[in-house]
Amino acid sequence: MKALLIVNGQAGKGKTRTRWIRLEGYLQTFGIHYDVHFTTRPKAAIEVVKHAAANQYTHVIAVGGDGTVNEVVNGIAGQNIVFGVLPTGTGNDFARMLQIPVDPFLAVKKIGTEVHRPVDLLQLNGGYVAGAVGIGLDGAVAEDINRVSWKKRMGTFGYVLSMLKLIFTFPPFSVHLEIDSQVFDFQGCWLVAIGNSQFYGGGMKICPNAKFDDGLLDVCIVHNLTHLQLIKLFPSVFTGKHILHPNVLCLQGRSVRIQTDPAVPVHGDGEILGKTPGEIYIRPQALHVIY
Ligand SMILES: Nc1ncnc2c1ncn2[C@@H]1O[C@H](COP(=O)(O)OP(=O)(O)OP(=O)(O)O)[C@@H](O)[C@H]1O
Repeated sequence: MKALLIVNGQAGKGKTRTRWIRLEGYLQTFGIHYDVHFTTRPKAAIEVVKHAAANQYTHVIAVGGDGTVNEVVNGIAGQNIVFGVLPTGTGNDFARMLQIPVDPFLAVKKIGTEVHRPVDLLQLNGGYVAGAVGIGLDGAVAEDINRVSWKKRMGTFGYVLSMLKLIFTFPPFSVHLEIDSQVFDFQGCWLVAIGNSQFYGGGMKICPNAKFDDGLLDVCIVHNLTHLQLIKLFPSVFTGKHILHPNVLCLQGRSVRIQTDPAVPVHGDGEILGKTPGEIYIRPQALHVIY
């Protein structure tokens, strides 16, 4: 094993750099050969890991949250590299998906085992998403928490506050969806979430039936609810029971084409990825992850 560790000091409300000192102490006890790279700016990690295999690395480990995971996964795509994560972010939904402890000091023990397994990825407009894509209200929340730094100040609670605020200002939209060969049209849509993972937003079970290795993407559509109904429904997303509501539709497929009117924000793994329209595909077993 020769590992390249990508450390995002900004992840987890800026606490990763100080935690890294202790984490490195644990890593050294495994006798692993590794190099460390500290990210210098958003998106820089993609370039750093692009030639990891050519530089004789067998493993790339992301030390950060879901944004760091997203960057590294996009950089190593197509290379013969095993991926690992030490979750030091705020939401850490990728680690939750794989049942890796969200405490990095527990997760670090997995790295030494080198046991890995294939995991599906989502492909959105050419780039990869490891966990989930959120369209509409969710995309607006991702924009909002990054803009006002709520996540930095309040962690996962920032998602909740932002969602509650935006429920009153975000206008519902109309959506045209093609899931494999089936066509769906909705008016008054609040959000469409597409999950490889059950989780997004720091533990919300938006697609509770999603499995990361079943070769399928899960689609959750929330539509035709009043503001009050949406606020009442919101707490049940933490248990996945929201899917029992008659205005929440859950579907599965291998590809999704989505058009909306008007264009609405899209996030992947919590990172802002522009606006609709979009095409999302499942890429079965596209990544090998230390488990
Ligand atoms: N050196 C850097 N300076 C500033 N931002 C950076 C740097 N390196 C990476 N980033 C950006 O930091 C952002 C936050 O990182 P990340 O998403 O990993 O942590 P988080 O937001 O705390 O966790 P989560 O996404 O799991 O809630 C990402 O958008 C990433 O692109």
